[in-house]
Amino acid sequence: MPDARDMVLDIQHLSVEFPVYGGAVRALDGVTLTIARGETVGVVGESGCGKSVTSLLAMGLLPRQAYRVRSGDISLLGVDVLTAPERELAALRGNRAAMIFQEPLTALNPTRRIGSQMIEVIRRHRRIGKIEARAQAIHLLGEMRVADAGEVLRRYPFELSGGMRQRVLIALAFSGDPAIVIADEPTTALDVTVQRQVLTLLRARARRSGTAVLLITHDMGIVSQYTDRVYVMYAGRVVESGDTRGVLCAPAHPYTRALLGALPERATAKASLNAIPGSVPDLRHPPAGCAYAPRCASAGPLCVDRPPMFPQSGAAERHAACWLLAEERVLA
Ligand SMILES: Nc1ncnc2c1ncn2[C@@H]1O[C@H](COP(=O)(O)OP(=O)(O)OP(=O)(O)O)[C@@H](O)[C@H]1O
Repeated sequence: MPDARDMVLDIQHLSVEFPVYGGAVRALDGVTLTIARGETVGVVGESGCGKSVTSLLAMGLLPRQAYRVRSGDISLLGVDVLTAPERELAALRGNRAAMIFQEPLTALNPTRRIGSQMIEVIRRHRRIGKIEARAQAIHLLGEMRVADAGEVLRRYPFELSGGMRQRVLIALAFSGDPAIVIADEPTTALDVTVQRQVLTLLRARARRSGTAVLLITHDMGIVSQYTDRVYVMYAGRVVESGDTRGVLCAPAHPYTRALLGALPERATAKASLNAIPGSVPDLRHPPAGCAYAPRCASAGPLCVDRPPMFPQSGAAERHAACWLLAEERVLA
């Protein structure tokens, strides 16, 4: 476990719900997630498991009137995100904490050239003139291996390819010298080759500056290639966490195993992708016991109770919320 002093993001026991007509959606249920300086940490799970809500809450980007916190804390670079004034959060965002979204077209202003948008953001971080800021923009694009940076600055967002737009956004995310970048499905809209290029550039850039990255994805292939540690989420809960290699080579939770079985290279011609039988629970009526039990081939009588995160024997940093682990410990 990383040293507490090195922690850039520290989420503890976070339970959050959205009030909806006739009840509430329990989007997060006891989520604990930490990232230390310089780490790249993945959050993986199917659609609706709470990945985006976690990342948006971590950045203080959800309007406070939209949700209720039932329990827990979020500390981002030492700032208590759930109670800090919006002014303080806004100062943190874009400087020491930056976010990269899935669709760069919505993050960029379509009516303004890339250059003027980059210069504006750079000048928000540093008191420099336009000419110096333009040179800085070219430098940042160079770090993203954009060869003809001067030309890119003259273009409008729609004139660039999706991969190039995402490189621009990553360059911008790093312009404030952040300690942490949260990337929410940053390459989902791109084809596989471009995905790899962009993620490789992101990782290299983060490593050079010792920036921590929280990489949100539904893709285990991306987790395996680009993260040091991983949190597997299911129905608003963390069900497994640990070093990526350990989790992927010897997954402890049946849900993690099912997600890995859905990887393209492991799927047989007959088995379709994402073929985990059953569907995710309705979070307006969250299950009392293990949320995965209704879809789990290994479910037994114990699973009517909610499993805590059990440490895995022989792997201090690995945990999984499955009663099978408790049984293994008793039998061992
Ligand atoms: N404003 C909201 N009001 C009500 N429910 C919400 C709201 N925002 C999110 N939710 C619910 O919270 C749960 C978690 O959503 P979230 O967007 O974090 O999932 P996700 O894992 O990021 O999925 P995806 O991969 O599809 O983006 C879902 O059940 C979603 O319907």
